[in-house]
This record gives sequence, C-alpha cells and structure tokens, in this order.
Amino acid sequence: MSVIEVSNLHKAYRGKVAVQEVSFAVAEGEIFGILGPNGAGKTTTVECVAGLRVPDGGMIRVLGLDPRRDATKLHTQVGVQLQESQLPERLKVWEALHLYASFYPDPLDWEQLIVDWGLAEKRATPYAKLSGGQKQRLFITLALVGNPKVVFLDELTTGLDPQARRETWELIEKLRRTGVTVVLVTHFMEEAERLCDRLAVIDDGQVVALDTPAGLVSKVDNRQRIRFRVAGQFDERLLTGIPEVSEVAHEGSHLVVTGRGDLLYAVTSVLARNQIVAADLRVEQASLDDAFVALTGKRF
Ligand SMILES: Nc1ncnc2c1ncn2[C@@H]1O[C@H](COP(=O)(O)OP(=O)(O)OP(=O)(O)O)[C@@H](O)[C@H]1O
Repeated sequence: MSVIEVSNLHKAYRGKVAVQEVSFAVAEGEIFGILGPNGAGKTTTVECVAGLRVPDGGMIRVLGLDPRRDATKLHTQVGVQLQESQLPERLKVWEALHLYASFYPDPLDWEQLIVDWGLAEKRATPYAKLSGGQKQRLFITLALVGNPKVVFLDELTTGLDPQARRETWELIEKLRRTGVTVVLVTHFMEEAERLCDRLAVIDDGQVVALDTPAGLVSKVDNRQRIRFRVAGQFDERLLTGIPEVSEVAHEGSHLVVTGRGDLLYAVTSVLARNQIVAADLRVEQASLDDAFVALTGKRF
C-alpha cells in the first residue's frame, strides 16, 4: 500500500521553477530517500508533501488525504523535522516534549522518548545548551511525539560531526523497526546508501532516477575490479580465460582484474588452484557516488 503518492508536482518561486513533474510513491514502513545537491528542490518537494507549502500543480496524497484540503486531519498523523529548526533558547528538553505532546490527541509517552533517544541526562537542559547532535535528537523526538504514521526528516545530519552522524543513523534504524514510514531528505550518499530502502534522485527540480541504492548503482555500472599483488612471474592467461573476466591490466606492482558476475570467486579459485598467493587483495565496485555523477553529471 502506498502511504504517499505524488504525481506531477510543480512549484515555482516568483517565476523560477524549483520543482517540475516530480512523481513518486512511498510504501508503508519504507525509508524513502530524497537525494540531490543543494538547490535541487528537495525541501520544496517535502514541504509540499507535508502540507507546509502550496504547490502550483500536481497531485499529492498522504495516507489517502490531500495535505491542503485535509490539513487538520493529516496534522495528527505526520511528524516533521525541518532543516534549520529552532526552539526558544531557554526551553528545556522535557518542556519542549511536554508542550509538543499536548498538540496531539494520542501522543507517545514523551518521558519514554527522552530515554529511548538518549536524552535522559539532558532532560532539564535548555535548548541553547545542547550540542548539535542532541538538538537533532530532540527534533526527531518532537517529530515522533504525536505518534505519527509518517515522518519527514530534512537534512537530519547536516552540520553534525561524523560520530554524531553515525549515532543518528543508528537511531533512524531503530525508528525503522517501529514500522513508521520515513521520508529522509539528504545530500549525503553514505547516509542514503545505509538507511534508505529506495531513493529518488532529484536534480534541477526533476526526478532523474528512482530505485533502491543497489539498483541505482547497478544501472550505472555493474563491473567489478579486483586489485592484488603477486610475487614473481604471473601468467595472465590463467585469468583471461575465465568467462567472468573481461580485462587484466598492470598498475605498478598490482594486477587489476575487471569483470562481472561472481568475479571474486572465479579469480580466487584459479589463484588457489595454482598455489598463487595474492597480497593486498581489494574488491572495488561502483558506489552510489559514481551513480549520482553518472545520473546528474555533478559531484557533491
Ligand atoms: N522561499 C523561496 N523563495 C524563492 N526561492 C526559493 C525559496 N525556497 C527555495 N527556493 C529556490 O528553489 C530552488 C529549490 O530549493 P530547495 O530548498 O527546495 O532545494 P534543496 O534541494 O532542498 O536544497 P538544499 O539542499 O540547499 O536545502 C532553489 O533554487 C532555491 O533557491
């Protein structure tokens, strides 16, 4: 069942098109990523879908509701964490959760959320005294406190150090296990690859690809490369005869074998049969990063 349906979404700001012909559907329980460079139209898309911005055209349904016409009904079923959210400086963690919980008819136990999201020690800390990672965690709990069926998280980990980013990812994986549908806006490849079940890649206001992270990568290049060193003379014909191998090349002291399918197994079996020891063996595959460059012609 589709929890979110978007078709031909269009939005311009004073004549400048930000989003055009954007279409996608998000299934129940999915973590759906919207990936793209700065200014691609990600936030505009999410704000329209969450009912925070009025689109110029297209159709949007969230849990079968129209975000504009049924805004009041939808409000209690979605949670939103927006990019660059702010709270009053002196508002304490528990006060923020207590306040937000009062907006919803059937909120979660916010005391439990404080514990579950690692904020127990910061319960009475004012917002301004929290670290970047703690603030983000607080915003996630505020997006969740209404017990939503769908959560929108926009640029969740921007500005966090690598450690805090990884901790946040673990929390999102925890969120996945609760069955909530998550729409995650990001411009981090690694984040998209690790967390998202499927991704819409947006560039210049348009969806340029929509697939699983692995599917996106395989569309671009499904070749693999194995790089290793061998001591002494090596007869390349041992490898060029294998059906999985398309090329064997020398790079300095290393051999680089390119091919498809179960290349690693095919190559290591031949090496083992011939009692050849491969040192520094590494397998290289196309990454989501490569896929993005191929799809958009841009690098982050
Ligand atoms: N309120 C606004 N008024 C005018 N132009 C806007 C407004 N909001 C966004 N834009 C423009 O619309 C385009 C899409 O912006 P949007 O914020 O949706 O992109 P984004 O992919 O979320 O970017 P970022 O990763 O930088 O947040 C950009 O060119 C941006 O400058």
